[in-house]
Amino acid sequence: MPRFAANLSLLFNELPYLDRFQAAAQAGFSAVEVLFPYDIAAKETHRALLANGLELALINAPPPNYTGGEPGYAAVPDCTARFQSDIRRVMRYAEVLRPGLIHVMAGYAEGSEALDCFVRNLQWAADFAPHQRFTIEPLNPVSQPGYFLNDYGLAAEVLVQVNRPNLGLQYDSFHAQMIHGDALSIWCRYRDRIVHAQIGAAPDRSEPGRGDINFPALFDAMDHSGYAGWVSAEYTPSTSRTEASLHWMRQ
Ligand SMILES: O=C(O)[C@@H](O)C(=O)CO
Ligand SMILES: [Mg+2]
Repeated sequence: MPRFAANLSLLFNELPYLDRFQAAAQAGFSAVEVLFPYDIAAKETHRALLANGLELALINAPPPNYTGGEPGYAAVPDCTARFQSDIRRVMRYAEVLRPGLIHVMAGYAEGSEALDCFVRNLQWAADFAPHQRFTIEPLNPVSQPGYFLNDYGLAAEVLVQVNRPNLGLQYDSFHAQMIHGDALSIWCRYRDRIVHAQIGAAPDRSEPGRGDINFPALFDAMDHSGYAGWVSAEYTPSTSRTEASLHWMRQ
């Protein structure tokens, strides 16, 4: 069975932010991820992790698009100064929080100029923090219209061009299913590049067990491929309390 983590930006959302850590630990998770931990001082999140014996699997680099900002600037030409200041900021948080991975978001852009910009910026980030591991994640165009990184083939091409050992692919079953229509085959096809996984049903992004994805087959494929990274539950529970949506983890 894969090692499951809880995404505290979507799970346990019925609780105040700092209370979600204890709820995740009590539900049996030993790792969590937080997309945008920038609303409070890093030491407060750190304290909540320590108090509950939780590992921090991943954070996103700012800015906080869940509160209405842009979803990153890495592929946006002419925004390199902003991109670099965001990476410096996330590294200040990372010094305290020690996340296993940092997800760098591409932003709204298109075309070859954006691709060149994305590659250059990712190389800069990977070289700026060579001991930190980074990821990129394709997001589907229904949820994120205009987002540059909207295809797994494109992500694989970017990774080849960036060519840095501390940059890998973040797989998300929800986005993979929405983009390519078959989350399982995308896992198998891009497995060698995947360093982090997230799971959610499609098309409604609720818990595994609903919708079009065969999760038992996906978990088997993860196990058989020797994947040892975290598989983070990143979905909007269909139940009012997150705990009631966790049956997929216990089966
Ligand atoms: O899938 C998602 O939406 C997230 O993993 C993310 O990082 C976008 O903010
Ligand atoms: Mg995701």
